[in-house]
Amino acid sequence: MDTPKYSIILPTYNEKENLPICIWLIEKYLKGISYEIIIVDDASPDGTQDVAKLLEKEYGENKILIKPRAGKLGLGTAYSHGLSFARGEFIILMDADLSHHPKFIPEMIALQQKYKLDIVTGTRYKNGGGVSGWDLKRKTISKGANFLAQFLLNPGVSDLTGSFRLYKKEVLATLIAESVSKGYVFQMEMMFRAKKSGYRIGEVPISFVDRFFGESKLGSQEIVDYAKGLLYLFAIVW
Ligand SMILES: Nc1nc2c(ncn2[C@@H]2O[C@H](COP(=O)(O)OP(=O)(O)O[C@H]3O[C@H](CO)[C@@H](O)[C@H](O)[C@@H]3O)[C@@H](O)[C@H]2O)c(=O)[nH]1
Repeated sequence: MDTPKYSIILPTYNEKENLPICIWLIEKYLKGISYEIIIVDDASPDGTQDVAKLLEKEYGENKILIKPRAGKLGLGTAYSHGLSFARGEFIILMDADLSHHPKFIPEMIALQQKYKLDIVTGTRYKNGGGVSGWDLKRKTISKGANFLAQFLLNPGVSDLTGSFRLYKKEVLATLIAESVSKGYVFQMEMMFRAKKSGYRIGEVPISFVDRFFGESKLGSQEIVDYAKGLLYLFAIVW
């Protein structure tokens, strides 16, 4: 097989039910597109890695790369770990829990190609994008976090906290090297830095669907870290 053009990085922590469906959907919607999937599993106690190994057997070692880590080290560093193994010219970051539907990937690719963009980000907050399945508390946290970030940083990107994105590989590598955040705030810092550096960014409306299996890893510590990260970025702006 030729070198894949797109590397899809899937960070996983306790996703044994979701992972096979996610990969099945990627395969279904990316027919005719050259890609690989890099699974970065942080020693999930539910046996996600065993499931990943079965998927690797089914789809082939050239398509599924398992790049585990010894413990739960957070989303931000999971992406940089995955990136270090990526062979694609473009990198797609997405959740493995079925919140991000692979059907949006061809739209992201088409937009990138049409305008020669550096980044295409999925947006839940513009032109028909949305969220379904979240309770009022989670909706408020997400909208509040996004609103606050828009207000303080004014970055010109409608969904700062989302994580369904396509990057040119070298752009992602540069942004990761510049970013200091480790947890959920990482997504916002990446977009903030991308805008500041003048990268060309496009947006594709997505519907984010809350996970059916398993649990979100967003806890109070992540919210505190988000607030700290936002203040840090605000300090850089001013
Ligand atoms: N390897 C690894 N994967 C992780 C870790 N924490 C979470 N993940 C994986 O990252 C994905 C998203 O994790 P969730 O914990 O389910 O995220 P969420 O609460 O639904 O949050 C989503 O929405 C946020 C914005 O509202 C996003 O900021 C976030 O990135 C994610 O897309 C899933 O595939 C999950 O298994 C970790 O420490 N390590």
